[in-house]
Amino acid sequence: MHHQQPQRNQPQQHKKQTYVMMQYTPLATGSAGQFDTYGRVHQFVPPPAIVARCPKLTRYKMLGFLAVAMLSLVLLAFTAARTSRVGDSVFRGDDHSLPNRGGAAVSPMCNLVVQDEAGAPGGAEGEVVGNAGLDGAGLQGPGGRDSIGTAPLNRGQNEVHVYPSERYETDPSRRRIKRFPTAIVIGARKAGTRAVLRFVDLHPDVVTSKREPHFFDREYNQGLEWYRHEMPLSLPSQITLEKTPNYLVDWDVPKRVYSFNESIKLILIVREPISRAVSDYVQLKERAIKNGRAQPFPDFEELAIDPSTGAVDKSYAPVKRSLYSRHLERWLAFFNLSQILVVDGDNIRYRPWEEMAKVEKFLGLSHQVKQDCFVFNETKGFFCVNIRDQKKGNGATVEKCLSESKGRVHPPIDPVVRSKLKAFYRPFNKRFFYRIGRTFPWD
Ligand SMILES: Nc1ncnc2c1ncn2[C@@H]1O[C@H](COP(=O)(O)OS(=O)(=O)O)[C@@H](OP(=O)(O)O)[C@H]1O
Repeated sequence: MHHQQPQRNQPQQHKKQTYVMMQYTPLATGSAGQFDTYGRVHQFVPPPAIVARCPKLTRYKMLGFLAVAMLSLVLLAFTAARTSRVGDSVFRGDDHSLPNRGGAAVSPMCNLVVQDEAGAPGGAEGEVVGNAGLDGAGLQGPGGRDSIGTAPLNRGQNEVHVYPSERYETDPSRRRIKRFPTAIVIGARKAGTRAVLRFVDLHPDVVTSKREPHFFDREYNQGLEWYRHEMPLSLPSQITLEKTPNYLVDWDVPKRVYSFNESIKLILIVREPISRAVSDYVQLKERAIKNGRAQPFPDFEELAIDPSTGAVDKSYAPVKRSLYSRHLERWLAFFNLSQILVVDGDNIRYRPWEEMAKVEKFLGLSHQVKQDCFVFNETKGFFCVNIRDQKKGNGATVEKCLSESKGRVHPPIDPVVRSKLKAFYRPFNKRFFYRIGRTFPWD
């Protein structure tokens, strides 16, 4: 949208001027008008003195001129309104079509800034927004990685200070330390877990681990000190979050997390079960082909349906991982539902700001990650974040999208197989809705 510069009344230079000078008067909201550089609406009103001095401009000519001007302004306002409503439509299922073809809405109003690697405003380069975990040489301190072992964490032990050398190298101000997470995104895989972590990471009071630490499922024997090392540095005012989607489905994890911190907050992101399963399949296929393991790779239908019975094969991992009720029940054996926030992964795609408001509230954070921090990227077909880049200054913003591996194209699914899957998931979905006390439009 181009804002037009308002012209101010100028003193008359030449007596024989025949053109009309423009005077702009601020209008009440809703009236047709023209935008100035500050986004205020102004109305065109020809100054009576000038009309009087221009005999050629009859009243009819003036009215005609006014009508054309008003029409152009109405058209301009209409275009502006369309652009700013990006993402207002609700999209469901596997639809990879673009919600907006009228151009991406870039709002200059988002107050969030690119954070540096340790969670402080400053500016990180590259694709990743926010806080990268610190890995690599120079971080291993005396005492080794297993200094805490696998013992459960005691109350108040959540802040383990880094070794002096490490602290010196990574944070000269010595205010930032590596803290255990106070909230974990436990899944589900392919439900939008990276998007949620990336978006919440925009919040100035949040730091997130860049990698999935897989501590409670794969690396448990490494000990808690190893886990803490996986976390980014944070200020006392900041909370730490990590995500490992496999936690949701691993049998040992709920108990281990409970013994780590029984009052931890858990975030569960769910997506319509069939599209989640297909997304899972597409990822496995891509990996297998990349590793030269399977060419050609079987179709989704061949794997999701048992050829001997013609029924859904619930032992197929992508199918099984969408059985949310089953997985959640194992977590509910240890944690209260009030400790678990269920996020709508489909809405994360189409109206991410709505889900982010819920995440912020659940984590006890102020509301910062608002609609104006998102911009729809037409090439990618997803929302990306558009935030201030302090490095560049002058109110410059930078657009950051999730990586290429997010938003893969799904194959079309045989309608017969789809309806079998729908029927298969229905009772599990029902049970899941009952457990969480809300429903999703998955039928
Ligand atoms: N803003 C934005 N950008 C890109 N992708 C987005 C976004 N919001 C949600 N999604 C959806 O996230 C899906 C990937 O989910 P995960 O991040 O949980 O995958 S993973 O388990 O970590 O591999 C990914 O699934 P696929 O589309 O099937 O690839 C996306 O649909």
